[in-house]
Amino acid sequence: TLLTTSGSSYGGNSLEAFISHEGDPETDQLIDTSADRYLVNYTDPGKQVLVMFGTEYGCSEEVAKKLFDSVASLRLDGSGARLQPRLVNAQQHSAVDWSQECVLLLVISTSGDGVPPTDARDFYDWMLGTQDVEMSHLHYSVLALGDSNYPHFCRTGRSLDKRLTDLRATQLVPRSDVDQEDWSVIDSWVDAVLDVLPAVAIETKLDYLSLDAVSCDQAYNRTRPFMATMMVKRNLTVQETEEDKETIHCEFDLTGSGLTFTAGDALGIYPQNNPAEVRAVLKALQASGTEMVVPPTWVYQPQPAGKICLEEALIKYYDLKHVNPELVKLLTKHTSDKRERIEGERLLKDGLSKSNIVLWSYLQSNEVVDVLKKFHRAHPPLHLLLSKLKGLQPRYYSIASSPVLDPEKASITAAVLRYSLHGIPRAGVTTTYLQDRLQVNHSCPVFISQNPDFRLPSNNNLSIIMIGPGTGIAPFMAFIQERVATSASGDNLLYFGCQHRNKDFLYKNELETWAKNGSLRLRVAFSRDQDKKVYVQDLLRKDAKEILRHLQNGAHIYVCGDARHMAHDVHQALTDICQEQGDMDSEQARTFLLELEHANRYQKDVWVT
Ligand SMILES: Cc1cc2nc3c(=O)[nH]c(=O)nc-3n(C[C@H](O)[C@H](O)[C@H](O)COP(=O)(O)O)c2cc1C
Repeated sequence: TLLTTSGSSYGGNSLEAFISHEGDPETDQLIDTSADRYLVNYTDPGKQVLVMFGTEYGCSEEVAKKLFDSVASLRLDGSGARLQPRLVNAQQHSAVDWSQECVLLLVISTSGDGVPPTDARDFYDWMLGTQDVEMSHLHYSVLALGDSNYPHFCRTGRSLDKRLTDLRATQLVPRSDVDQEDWSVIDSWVDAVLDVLPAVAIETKLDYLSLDAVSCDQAYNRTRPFMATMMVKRNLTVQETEEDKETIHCEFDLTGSGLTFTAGDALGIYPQNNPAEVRAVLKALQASGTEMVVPPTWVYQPQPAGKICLEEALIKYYDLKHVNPELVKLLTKHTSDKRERIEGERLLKDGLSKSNIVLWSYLQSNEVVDVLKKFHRAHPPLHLLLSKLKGLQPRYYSIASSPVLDPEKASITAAVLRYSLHGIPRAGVTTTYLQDRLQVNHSCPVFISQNPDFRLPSNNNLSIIMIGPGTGIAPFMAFIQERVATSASGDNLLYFGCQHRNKDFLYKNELETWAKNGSLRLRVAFSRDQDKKVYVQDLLRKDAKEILRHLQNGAHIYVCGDARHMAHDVHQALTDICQEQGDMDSEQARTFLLELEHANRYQKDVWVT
């Protein structure tokens, strides 16, 4: 396996570094590890391979970069010649001349409610709409990233795969569908691609792709975040016991960034790990933290100019919560202790894939520090150990303020996560970073993540129905502010839910003020203030007549928050309302709601927690 796990290769500013492929000294080689090695213009004719990615949260890009490295280091039989991979974001698809391409390796995720990543939408629409593009000369394979908890699992990759076949392109290896970044599936697909690539008859030609056309613009974005100052931080909840919710409101200053956003968009935030947790990891590693290491490939800009100390690398770039199964494999291999080895072998007996329940239930209930402690007699070389850690990802928060009121301020609503594992208190990374460590007037890296499927109606006369319990309220704060500021004449109906009126009624004052002055019709379900639990869907059922009347009169309906339970229960309530109040049978109710969705009048911003 050339490409192993999240973080399997490592980069930095040195032009050349020695990358060791563990356990396979034959493949050791000198390759360029600088982060900008992905932007290449080959000056000599060669056999080109197009590696294209479409990503919302960065995972597909990470996979595509590793795939690029693996293709770059593949030796063609006998001659020792190399292939010439090029990495292109689907956003830049119009720079590609498809008649010139021989091989397409497409890595693409599914986002939102089964739609392509925002930047890949144009490519997707073009691909599915294109009538007259000749693809019969193209060899391709698709790696579809997704999460089977969502109803439209890997839909984008699946449709593109089918479309390419319909356009008579030849499948190199069958598409693989990746469930929640299962690296064993990713690795198998990459291995299969690498196996067949040398046998494909790729024409040798001069690279025509210009770097200007394929590199993304210079604006601030996920790979080049803006350092935004946190101007305000306040608690939205009252905590009397440890069980009580802790939710905060933060405001970031975007002045000078040139970043623009629309109500419905999200703010991406790069967090930092808790230094105390990093110290625990260093202790388990028997490291001081001053060891100098090469920063990983996924560092955001500006990149460190050379090596950085281990402590900084762990604070900024590595995920210490989610354990990569490759870490267990590495530690098992390097332990000097027989009991640790036997325990590792027990965990690994059925392989690394998600079907190994013993291993995955262990990984789900342990963090990096726990695994290091369990295998405390294992001392693999540090760079190998780091290569088996996952990258610390940015987190996304729906923006809770309207740019119409203030285009340079982005507010967010965050529920602070604290829990206990193996008797030790633990904490979520980003929310405790914001609450406990990032001080007001200090800054952190941010960017805007567009959400074009979650938008106010352009016609201000239309009513809107918003359903957002808990932190699902966030985008609706932006919506309501904007509707008030633009004197929208349509009704604004909000269904909010929380546990207790006096504890976690988020934005209580603002919402009640709007309700009092007639800007908002507010319905709140306090689930635990009485014996019988009440949720937003119960309030919807109570207002059945009014809900249906609004929907029949052109209202837009929005759901934000938990996808697994809440969005499902709300959908069921809406179906029942259509049947009971609208005199529809179940099929008619289903079609009615589906048509609302297709008309962009039933929009969801939901996530699986
Ligand atoms: C808000 C949200 C919506 C998602 N919707 C879907 C979906 O409809 N279908 C699916 O298969 N996966 C869905 N996913 C899972 C992503 O596709 C998966 O996390 C993937 O690894 C992300 O890859 P990326 O970082 O390249 O975008 C969703 C994830 C999020 C956070």
